[in-house]
Amino acid sequence: MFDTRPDRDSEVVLLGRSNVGKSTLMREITGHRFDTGGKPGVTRKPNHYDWAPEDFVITDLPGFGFMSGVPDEVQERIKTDIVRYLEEHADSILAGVIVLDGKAAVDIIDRHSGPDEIPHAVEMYGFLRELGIPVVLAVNKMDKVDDRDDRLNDICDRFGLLPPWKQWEGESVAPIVAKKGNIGALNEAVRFHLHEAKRDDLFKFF
Ligand SMILES: Nc1nc2c(ncn2[C@@H]2O[C@H](COP(=O)(O)OP(=O)(O)OP(=O)(O)O)[C@@H](O)[C@H]2O)c(=O)[nH]1
Repeated sequence: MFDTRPDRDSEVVLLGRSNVGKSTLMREITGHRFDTGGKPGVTRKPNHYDWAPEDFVITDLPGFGFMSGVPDEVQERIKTDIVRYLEEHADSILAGVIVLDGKAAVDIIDRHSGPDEIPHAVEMYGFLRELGIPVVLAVNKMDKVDDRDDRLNDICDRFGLLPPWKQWEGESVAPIVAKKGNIGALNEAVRFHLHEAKRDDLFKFF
């Protein structure tokens, strides 16, 4: 599995639960058409695409969390595969983009937070950070959100990023409307991490 991975070192991985608009975002980034609005959890394997005009490879990882009609053990296997993929390629992954539904994310996270439960998105966030992979929260469907600042502050809070969200703009938090092609904030955040990585490479020589 995953043997189609290109040998490039500016890979950005895209993660998110079903129905957050990952396929819509992929279409915006790559210009390809993807299955959108169909059955949740359509993407089962990592797929690699060019992020034009940037020189990135964007890897679409399978949706985690709720997948309608997919047995638990298959969902667990998919999650294990994602974790393995990230561990194996951590050194060459420039950034992990976790796509969230701006309207639903806080409720979903709160519903799944408890003494024995950690929400998938928060778990993935922590895991990426543990591996040293910078994370961008791409907060999608912002067209459906009225209380923009409050909502983005709450999202920051749930991921352990100190509000106000504005201080994470252009780096860790990118409000977007994938459906309308409004993804400038995400481009900016990913480019920020590219510059950081290049700077780190440079300093290795001193
Ligand atoms: N309002 C709004 N809806 C959006 C936006 N982006 C995507 N959607 C809608 O959200 C639904 C799910 O979008 P998809 O792109 O299929 O979501 P996905 O995350 O790929 O879902 P899976 O295929 O289940 O993994 C579709 O009805 C989209 O039209 C957005 O920015 N705003």
